[in-house]
Amino acid sequence: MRGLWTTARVKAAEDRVMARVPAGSLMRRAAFGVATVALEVLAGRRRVGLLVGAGNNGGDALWAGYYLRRRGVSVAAVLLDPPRAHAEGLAAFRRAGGRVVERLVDVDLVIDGIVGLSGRGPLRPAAAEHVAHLDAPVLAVDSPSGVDPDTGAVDGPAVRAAVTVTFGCLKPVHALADCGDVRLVDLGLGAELAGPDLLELEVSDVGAAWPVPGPTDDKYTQGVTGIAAGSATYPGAAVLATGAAVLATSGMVRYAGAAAEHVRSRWPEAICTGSITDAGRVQAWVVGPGLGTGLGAEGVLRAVLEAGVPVCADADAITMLANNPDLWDARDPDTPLVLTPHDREYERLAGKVGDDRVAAARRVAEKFDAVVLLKGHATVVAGPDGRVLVNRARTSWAATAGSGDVLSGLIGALLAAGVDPLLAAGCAARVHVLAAELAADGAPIPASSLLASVPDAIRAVRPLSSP
Ligand SMILES: NC(=O)C1=CN([C@@H]2O[C@H](COP(=O)(O)OP(=O)(O)OC[C@H]3O[C@@H](n4cnc5c(N)ncnc54)[C@H](O)[C@@H]3O)[C@@H](O)[C@H]2O)[C@@H](O)CC1
Ligand SMILES: Nc1ncnc2c1ncn2[C@@H]1O[C@H](COP(=O)(O)OP(=O)(O)O)[C@@H](O)[C@H]1O
Ligand SMILES: [K+]
Repeated sequence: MRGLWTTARVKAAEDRVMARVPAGSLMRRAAFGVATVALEVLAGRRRVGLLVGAGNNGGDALWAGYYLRRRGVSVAAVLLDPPRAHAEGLAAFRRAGGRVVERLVDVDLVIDGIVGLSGRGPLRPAAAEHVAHLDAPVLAVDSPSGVDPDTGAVDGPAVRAAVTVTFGCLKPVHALADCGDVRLVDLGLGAELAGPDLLELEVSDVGAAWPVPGPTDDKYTQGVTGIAAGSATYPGAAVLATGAAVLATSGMVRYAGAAAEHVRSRWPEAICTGSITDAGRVQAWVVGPGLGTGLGAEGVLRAVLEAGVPVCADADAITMLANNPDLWDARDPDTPLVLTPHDREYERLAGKVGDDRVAAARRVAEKFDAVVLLKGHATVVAGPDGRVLVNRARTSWAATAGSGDVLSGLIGALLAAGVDPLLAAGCAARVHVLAAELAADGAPIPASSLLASVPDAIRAVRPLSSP
């Protein structure tokens, strides 16, 4: 797992390290790292432009310009706020033969030192004007300017980076927003940084957590997944959610609901019944996709919440819980619940998501004592214990009708197998993103194609040496 630390924590750690190392040494180390990556990106080309803001981020850029000059690179700098430009950095840059210019022209690479960890809000107009005219790739210092370093939110003009060089540790922006290729320069903060604020699962974490059958397993021992989804109007949601559970793990899937005939004809291996009361025992329920919100659906949701097994509540189940708070009373407080809202469903539960998606997911996780998976290009999974996993998609092909039904089926299968609910939601999100990528391969896909790629996505995360 990769840890991510919020800017307040990073600044505090940097201050403690700075108190015991020579003045300016951290900045020089950071800037040397920027120059090293810049040389790699330049691959022999020799013209660099700097966009230099008023703070230490601009100082890093100027010092990087100094190191690049020493390697014979031609470097020009635009100072966005000349009186506040980093004094030592600017002096070193000029000494090494760096030029201060009004505008960047004919450069092979731009170094964005406009604003870093203290940046808030979009680029100011003068910076935005320079950025709008760039035609060279951009290397962002610490984070792309105009993108909020703590939330990844973009609310106006911002830098689009091909590569970001960051220092000390990763910050939330590096997992929540597009920073291009992210490179980390060690500043020796390690001992000063306690546990991270957010975590990002790596492929190996997902592979290690994904349940596979062992020699002593049979179809019951691996956890039976129950799917309470679909309706006469929306049978497809039942077919997709059941299919995802069938493909995610071995063992057994039970379907209960009005789409039993549709599900049976598509997934003959699922045990299908028309009603939840006839469903038999399961180790986790998925409830909600395509279920409707009428009295019958409420009865199903109540039965699932009372069943005493982990539940993944999605789509109409979230809407019912938002509209009828009495339904919460059916829940066994000791049984894990995973809620998987998109932004509009979130709004029904707890008001607008806002710019800080991590804080939003945390609020609802705490309020309902549940794991909350907030969907989107960057999926945020928050646990009631304060742990947060983030998972950013590299493409947006999953933004297609029915893809959420697939996700809930994956989560349900992992819950039934006994995976920790936060990890279950995080691993499912990761495999879902990968399945979308593999299925799309550059062209739009229906959710059924995403579903068909689930086995390939699981193969891709599993350890190579495993059977
Ligand atoms: N603290 C340290 O030990 C180190 C800091 N380093 C660098 O220092 C940076 C942080 O520097 P600072 O705290 O001086 O602040 P920044 O350089 O991030 O920002 C400078 C100022 O820009 C203004 N600003 C805020 N949002 C803006 C926006 N959207 N558009 C334009 N201007 C805006 C604010 O007045 C802010 O104080 C890090 O990102 C990193 O690049 C590195 O040198 C490594 C060591
Ligand atoms: N822009 C995007 N990039 C990547 N994934 C996305 C994007 N928008 C939505 N998704 C993902 O697609 C799925 C959509 O789920 P949902 O909105 O519930 O759809 P449905 O109800 O039609 O099944 C979620 O997993 C979500 O994270
Ligand atoms: K920057």
